Order: sequence, then structure tokens, then C-alpha cells
Amino acid sequence: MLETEEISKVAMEQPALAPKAFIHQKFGSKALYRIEEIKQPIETSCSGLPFAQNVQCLYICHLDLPELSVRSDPFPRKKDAEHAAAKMAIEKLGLQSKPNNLTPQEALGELVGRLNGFFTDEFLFSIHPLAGHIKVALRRADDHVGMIPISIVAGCDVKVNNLCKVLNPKAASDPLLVVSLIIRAAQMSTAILICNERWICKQGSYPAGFSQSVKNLAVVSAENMHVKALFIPLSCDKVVETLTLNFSESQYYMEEIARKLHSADSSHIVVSRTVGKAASEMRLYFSAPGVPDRTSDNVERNVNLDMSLNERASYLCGQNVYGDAIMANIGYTWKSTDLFYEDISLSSYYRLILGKLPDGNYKLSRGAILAAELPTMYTIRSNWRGPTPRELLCAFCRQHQLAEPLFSIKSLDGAEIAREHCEFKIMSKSERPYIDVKVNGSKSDLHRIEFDRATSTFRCEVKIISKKRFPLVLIKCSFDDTHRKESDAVQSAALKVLSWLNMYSRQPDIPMESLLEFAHADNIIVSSKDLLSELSTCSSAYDTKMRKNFSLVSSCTARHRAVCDKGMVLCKIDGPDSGIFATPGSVASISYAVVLMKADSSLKEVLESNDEFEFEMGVGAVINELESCVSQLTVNQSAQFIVELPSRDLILSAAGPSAKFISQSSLHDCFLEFSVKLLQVMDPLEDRIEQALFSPPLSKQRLEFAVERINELHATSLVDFGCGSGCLLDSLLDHTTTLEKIAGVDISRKSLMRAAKVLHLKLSTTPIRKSIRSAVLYDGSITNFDSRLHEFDIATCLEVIEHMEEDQACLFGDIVLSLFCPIVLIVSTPNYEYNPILQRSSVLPSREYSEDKAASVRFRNHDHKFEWTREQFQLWANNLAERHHYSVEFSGVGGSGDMEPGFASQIAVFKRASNQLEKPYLGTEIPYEVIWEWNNGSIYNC
Ligand SMILES: C[S@@+](CC[C@H](N)C(=O)[O-])C[C@H]1O[C@@H](n2cnc3c(N)ncnc32)[C@H](O)[C@@H]1O
Ligand SMILES: [Mg+2]
Repeated sequence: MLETEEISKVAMEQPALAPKAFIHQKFGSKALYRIEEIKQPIETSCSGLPFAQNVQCLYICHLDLPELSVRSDPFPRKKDAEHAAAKMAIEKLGLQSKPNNLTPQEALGELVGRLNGFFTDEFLFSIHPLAGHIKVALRRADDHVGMIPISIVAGCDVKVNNLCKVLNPKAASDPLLVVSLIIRAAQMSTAILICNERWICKQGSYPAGFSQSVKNLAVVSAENMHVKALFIPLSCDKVVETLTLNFSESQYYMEEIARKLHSADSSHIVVSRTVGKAASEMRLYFSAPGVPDRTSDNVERNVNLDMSLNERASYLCGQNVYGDAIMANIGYTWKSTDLFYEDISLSSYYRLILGKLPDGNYKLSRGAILAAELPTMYTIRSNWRGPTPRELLCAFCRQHQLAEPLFSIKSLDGAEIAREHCEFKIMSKSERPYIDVKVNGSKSDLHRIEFDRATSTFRCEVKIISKKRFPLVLIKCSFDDTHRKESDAVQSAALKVLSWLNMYSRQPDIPMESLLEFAHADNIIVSSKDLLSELSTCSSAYDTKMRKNFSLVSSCTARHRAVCDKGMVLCKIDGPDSGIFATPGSVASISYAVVLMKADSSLKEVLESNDEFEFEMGVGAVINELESCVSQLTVNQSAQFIVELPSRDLILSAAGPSAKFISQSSLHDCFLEFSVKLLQVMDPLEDRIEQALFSPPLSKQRLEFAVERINELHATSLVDFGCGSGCLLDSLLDHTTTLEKIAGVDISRKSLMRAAKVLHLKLSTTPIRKSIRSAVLYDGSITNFDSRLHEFDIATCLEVIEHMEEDQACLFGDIVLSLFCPIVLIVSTPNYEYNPILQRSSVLPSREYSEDKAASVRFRNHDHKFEWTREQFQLWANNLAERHHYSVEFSGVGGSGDMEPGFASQIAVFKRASNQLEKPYLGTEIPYEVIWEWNNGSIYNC
């Protein structure tokens, strides 16, 4: 169980939102402010002013919201007019989250007053949704003239609901309780009459002739309307279906809903609050189970009621819905007295459910339900697409009636980092703080990393507190984010919590212990029992019933199998190779279409398509198969691949108008076919910097540096450690060198595939240097020794070590010089001291660096695990060289070695002291896997 006291203070101190900010939060760009300027005469012009001031300029603000328009009083300042309009709108819509600090007694008084207001003569001429209901009721020909169902009062007026919540907090989730509270309040009023505990109306009649004038008002405009709605059966085993509500001009629409729900009349119908968007009139309707006396604690009845809780419908609206339910988008609005109605498709229902899942809002707002996935990592703002993790987490909490997440940031300086992370430390004022890393696990062999005191790490803590049992902490996550902006730390932390919640929602039957283990690994503390009870209403949507897969395409033929054993997708690629491809950290722009297909071609429905869709590579922002396919394409190439069907609800969410047809079709033997085209690639930030600021780009300068060393040495064999997509090896083939044998090693299979493609093309088509006799690409980690690469003339390791954990980089150093034993080893890595120049530069294509000038110096790439100063690099290299009898010289590219702060990219060239190895290596260790091999023109391809 987590501590609670400290939280209450923080949460209490949260400032209330200003009216404009509140409107913005609720309606976003749908809130339209228009300022009208009016001139008003001033009665007495002020003496002493040089010109007589006869008129004064005033401003009126018109605020248009989807469901309401208001007009402020005139104000001398535009700002005040806007403020007043926003305040009016909030009051009219009853949006204030809680009437300020009312006692239950005061709330009851206000409730009686509010109800009285609805049954005055003037109210009928106001534009309030309830006025429409009363006007139709006055046209009734039966005994219930002028009477409206009690539940519609709460359904149409948020303020009534809010007052009921003060009377009993359980009213927030229980519309039956709200009905009981309204009855109680109405009984205290002499102006209101309650009939059969179901109807409510004015006590006494409206003035003579009044009813006639009301009848003349247009209430229901069209004749014989047909509105598509949804039927959500009580039993989760029965599917949700569409149904048509038929209205005629003379009929009250609630009566048609009652008829469809097999209820005697509209007074038996209970209405939920609106579902979905702010402007929506979408609600759930159900038959009131028995006499709705919920104010007394009748346990027996509650038990029975629980049995008939419609889980799916309750989850959608966040209120208890009993029995079969109808979801319809219909009602009177604040804008007009006419009945508003809109069809609801089956797909909208599944989208609503999807929107409540932690990753659902991301998929929906990206318009990519089948293609997008919630990314696993937040790298930099400029690479993120769609709502930010923080926005997504806030939306999730709001939807699940959890309190808004609290984020608190703490900045740790270098000294604090060292203090928190290591056992060995010196912290005198004159010395820089440092961490000692053990090399080869030995305490005597320590590698020292020093911190700049100004280097910041941000620790972001996220807390989600229960609204119902305030201030109980349900989730707490503490997360360190090194060398980045505070806002990035917040986003990363929010994403972590979201990802954990996502795991829970995807596998509702996952044992709690495993869930907690995952949480623990991510530094997330969960008050499991309490969290589950808070989220219990979602259990049905998280239920396997809802997320059950269609039967998977077991009969999928070999031709159809998309994913091969190594996680690569087999895709049919069209178009010439343009040489521009997307690597991790870059942003790919693609167009794609997803078609639902049946193996015998009897079904072919386009489910989703996007003409331009951008996503960051390498962070899981799209489904695996799509990322794998895109990584094999070059710009302007297109490809097709197929995948097995995802869950039923996901297909139906994406299906749009065809959802009804699809839900009735057998999806046995169906699969999804993706057609993708790579339109454009935005390079990773590090590459963008290197290309924008250096000419030739640093990668080219590093290559030229290596070629010079190869020629100096007359090297005949070269291995590139961490060869990536083979840039160095490929470019070497364009130079005249003495090389005969080249090899590359990397752990990224995707990069190796690309390298193989490029090298294969060049070696087999261009009449290249005859000198090359063999080329091999290996899949393996450079921290493991493979005897096939023993004693090459030259080894390169360019911009790789900083992508490994620091201890692994140190291990690589030892392995390469003690076991691989090249004559020359070239290692390059960024010079951390050069970063301020890059960050200050105005030529940077990304806004990322220019955004926060005040922030600390950060790494060049989110994937860098460390970046060393010249001193740190030289300390590492000198110690390493000494341990393994190598000499070392320092150089670099970009900038100058003679001027502060040195080269942009620092290079160490290690040379073996003796030409002959003391002990030749005799063993055979071959942990690497050959990915591709070329020998004197004969090709061996894995
Ligand atoms: C920034 S890229 C550099 C690629 C290439 N050397 C160049 O200069 O273009 C870093 C590469 O190191 C690889 N890498 C990281 N850790 C590795 C390891 N332990 N073993 C092999 N390769 C590794 C990554 O997969 C990636 O391809
Ligand atoms: Mg790098």
C-alpha cells in the first residue's frame, strides 16, 4: 500500500482552471470566440482631456460551442469579454466539475430551485434541451400531458447531476440514484408534481392559451424519420446490433425507444449522460428495473440489480446501465428547439470502446487503427506524431474517472547522479563527481566516468490518485531521464505508465503477479487491489470476450505467411532502388492501404487507407510487420504483404460503414493485405546535424579518414565492427584500395539485410576493383569473439560504442585488442564537449535543439547511452592501449583538434606494438551467423 498524506496537499494545491482554459480543455478548437466592437456614448465627457471623449469603445464576445452559443455583456477590454463569455457558457452547460464547496443541505436547496426553474412558464421559451421535452409533452393527447420522464431531467442538465453528486457521490455512476434524489427534491417543492415516481411536471397548469402557443412552436420537424441506433444486449454473449428507430411527427421520440425496449412508456426509460465527444447527443437508454428507490440501502435489490448490470453499456457511459440498452444519438440541443438526430454505425460503437483503451486514442487520432501501435519509447518531440503521451494518459484517466495524473519533476545535477548510482565516489568541491565502472568485473580495473556538474538528469514522478477514495495513490512511477528536457522526462514517464496499462488491457487474464513484476521492472508501484476496483467497470471491455480473436488463419498457405522466423516480413517489392532508406531514429512517410481479404477472393474490403502517414522508425510506432516491410524499402518503392487478422473489435472499429456487413460475414480464412509505398524519409537527428553543419558530412569525413589509414598500411583485410547498413564497406568499394577481404558485423539484422542488398548490387554489377576477393556480413555482437575475424589488418568501429552501455563498450575494447588483435583499430565517437556548438546552431533542421536554450547540454541521439569528453575518451583509450600492448593516437573529424572544444567526432587509432602476435590464436570460435557472403563472384546467400 502506498503512502497517501503527502499527496493530499499537492492535489489540493492544483489551481482551478480559468474559464477560458476550461473551455479550451473541453472543446479545443471547436470553441469559437468572436469579438464585436460597439461604440457607446459617454454621458459626461471628462474635463481636462485635450479632446472631448464622446464615445467609448466596448467589446462583446460571442462564444460558439458545438452545443451552445452565448453573448457576453459589453466590456472595455476584449479579454474581459472573452472571460465573461467563457464563464457564462460554463454556467449554462453546468460544466463546473463540482458546485463549489456546497454542503449537502445547500445542494438540496439549489436542486429544488433548479427543478423549479424548469417548470416555470418562461422556461419553455428558453433554449434548454429540456424545454423541447416539455413542449412535446404539452402536445400529448393522453393522461400525461405536460409530463416528462424524471430521468430525462438529469440526462439533459449537468448541473442537476452535479448537485446530486454533492448529495450522494455515488450518483456520479448511478442514474437510478439520481432519479431518486430528484424525486426527493421535487417532493420538497410546491411548484412540481411527481406522478407514479416516474413522471415529473409543473404543479398546476400553464396559463390559458399558453399550451396552444407552445403547440404552434415547431418541435418535431420532419415526418417519419428513421434513425440508426445500436442495441447492446445485457448478455455479453450476444453481439451488438444496429436497429432503426422510427419516429413520426406526432410521437415523442422517447416513446419509440420505450417500445423498442419493450417498456410500457417513456417514463420507464432511464437516460445516461452523453457518451463520446463534448458535442454529442449520444446516450444510452434502458428500462428502469422496478421502483427506483435507491436512496435506501436495499441490499437485496442491489444484488439483483448487479446481476442485470449491462457491462458493455456501463463501461461506455461510465454509469450503471441495467438490462438491454439502446445507444442513440438523438435529442434537443442548446442551439435549437428542433430535434437533433444522427445515425450511429456499428463501427462507432467499437471506436468508442477502442478510445477507452490506453492505446486506443493514439490509434484513433492517428487515423491508423490497424497500422499504428502505441510507441514503446518517447525519443524527441520532433519525431513524435499524434497526441503526446501526457495527453493520452490524461484522457485515459478522465475516461476512467481517475484523477488527473500528477507530474513532479526533480532536477539532479552531476553530483547527485554520482551519489545515487555508484558505490565509489569523491565529492570534494574541487573535484568533478564521477562513477567508477568495473572493467572485466575486477575492482582493481576501474574505468572512471566524470560528470560535468552542470549535467542534468531529470527525475519525473507520476502519480495517479483515486478520485473516489482521494487521496489514495493507485499508481506511482519514478523515472530518470538523462540529459534531456524536463518536458521529455514528463512524456517518457507518462508513456511508461500508459504502456503498463496497455499491457493490462491487452491481456486481461494476465496473473496479477506477472503484471506487478513488469511494473516493478519499470519502477512503477501499483496499488493493485485498489486500481482494479477503480477500473472494475472496464473489466467487461477488457474482457477476453471483447478482445477475442477471430479464428486465426490456420489454413494460411506458405504463400500467405507474412512473418518469417527472424521477424522479417516477406514482402513483394516493386520499383527501382533509390538508395534512400529509413533507419532507426528516422521518420518515415508512407502511404498505405489495408484490405480485408478472403483466401478464395470472395471478400475484399478496404478497411483503412492513408495517403500520407509519418512515423518514427525503431520505436514500435506501427505494427511489427509494417515496420519490417518499410525497413526493406527505399524511397518510391512499394510493397505488399499480408498479416493474420487482429482482434475482432479492432477490425470492426476500422471497418466504417462496412462494419455491419463484416460482422455478419464469416471471417474464416481471412487475412489483411497491406500495400505500402515509402514516400519520404527524414534522417535521424544526429545525421541531420552532421549533414547540415559539416561539408562534406561527418560520415564522409570519417570514411576518408579510414581510407587514408588503409592506404598508409597497405591493408588487405578490413572488418567493420557495427557496420550498420554497410555505408563504410559500400563506400570503400568506390575507392582504390589494397583491400582483398572485407567483413562487417552488426547485431541489427535489418541493417545487415540492407547492407547485403547494397553490397550485392555493387559487387555484382559494377566493374569494381579486382582486388576484392571476398566480402562477408555477420550477425553477432562485437562483445563476442569470432575467430574468423582474428588478426585482420585493420578494424574500424565508427560511431558504435556510444550506442552500447558503457561497460559493454569497455568490454568491446578489451575483446577487440586481446582477441581479434587487428594491426590497426580505428574507433570514433562523438565529442561531448562539441555539443553546445551543435545545439546553438541556427542551421539545424530540427526545432528540437533550438527549443530550449536554457536546458543542459544533451546527447546527439536518443539512442546514445553515453557521450564522452576528450578527457574521458583519452583516458579510456590510453588505459586500454596500455593493457593490450597497443599504441594510440588521437585525431578526429569536423572542426579542429587545435582549437577548443576539439573535433566534433573524436577518433582513436590503436596500433599493435608488434607485427607478430606473441601467441597465435589456435581455437575455433564461431558464434556469428553469416548473413551474406560474396567470393570471387560466386555468391553464397543465407
Ligand atoms: C550509429 S550506427 C553506426 C553504423 C556505422 N558504423 C556507420 O558509421 O554508419 C551504430 C551501429 O552499431 C550497432 N551495434 C550496437 N551495439 C552493437 C553490438 N553489441 N554488436 C554489434 N553491433 C552493434 C547498431 O546495430 C548500429 O548498426
Ligand atoms: Mg551515434
